[in-house]
Amino acid sequence: MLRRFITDTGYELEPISVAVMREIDRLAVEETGPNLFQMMENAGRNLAELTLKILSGEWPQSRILVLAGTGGNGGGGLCAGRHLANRGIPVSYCLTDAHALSGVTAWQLKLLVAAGGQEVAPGDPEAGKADIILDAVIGYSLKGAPSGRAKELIEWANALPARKISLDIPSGVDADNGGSPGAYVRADYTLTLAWPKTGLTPEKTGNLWLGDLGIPPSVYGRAGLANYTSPFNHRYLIPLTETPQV
Ligand SMILES: NC(=O)C1=CN([C@@H]2O[C@H](COP(=O)(O)OP(=O)(O)OC[C@H]3O[C@@H](n4cnc5c(N)ncnc54)[C@H](O)[C@@H]3O)[C@@H](O)[C@H]2O)[C@@H](O)CC1
Ligand SMILES: [K+]
Repeated sequence: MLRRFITDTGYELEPISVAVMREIDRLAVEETGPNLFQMMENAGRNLAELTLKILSGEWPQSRILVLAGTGGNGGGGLCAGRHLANRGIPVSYCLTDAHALSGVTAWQLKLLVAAGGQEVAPGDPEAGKADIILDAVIGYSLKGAPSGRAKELIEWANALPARKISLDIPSGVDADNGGSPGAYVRADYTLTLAWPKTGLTPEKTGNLWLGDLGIPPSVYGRAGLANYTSPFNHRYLIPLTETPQV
């Protein structure tokens, strides 16, 4: 069945596969820009802004826990954590593997540490009192059922009362088909990046938002998304709902 999303201004978006999303990212990173540093910064900045929007007036008294993997998804989560820590919000973070961070993700970690982010172990009782958990463990590069530390962090998050905001896709959910081969984060919100993917189903994403990564319109067309026009208008974050199935 043809699934479509619609913005609050009535703009309809047909979701794309991970392969098309990867090609959009590749063309941007390798040819037109934004490069990976810039895209990850845009992703994380959007995630920080959505977090502040969700917390609204309580943000100065809120505590944040960032769960980050070693890839691009992790980098976006660590970036969001830094923007929140910059505002004096206590931010703790837990990594799946501190020794395997990709270069850009390691750079975002350096920034979070410079802004006062505190590393915690999985299950840390203080960190468990967070008001918001940023789920940046796994994005669209999920390979099979989450295992090891990633699985541990997903299960820890699900056992905590904090509201969960997943970056791009709830960790453990397949961004193509929406399936979950194993553990996955029970997201209250999902901020998906650039364009919605076919694996985003409302029952797993919670409230769905779309964040702008600053990718030039021509890139979408070259990757196979015909007739692209920006859905963002004057904003960088827009809410998406699924159109009722006709
Ligand atoms: N690559 C790019 O050009 C961009 C990537 N972005 C973000 O990065 C994500 C894609 O980044 P990557 O391709 O680096 O990969 P991801 O960050 O999606 O996932 C890689 C991480 O997940 C872990 N992982 C995957 N399957 C696992 C399993 N079954 N059990 C345990 N761990 C598992 C890997 O060990 C690694 O830590 C996107 O979803 C998006 O959030 C965006 O910032 C835009 C730009
Ligand atoms: K995620």
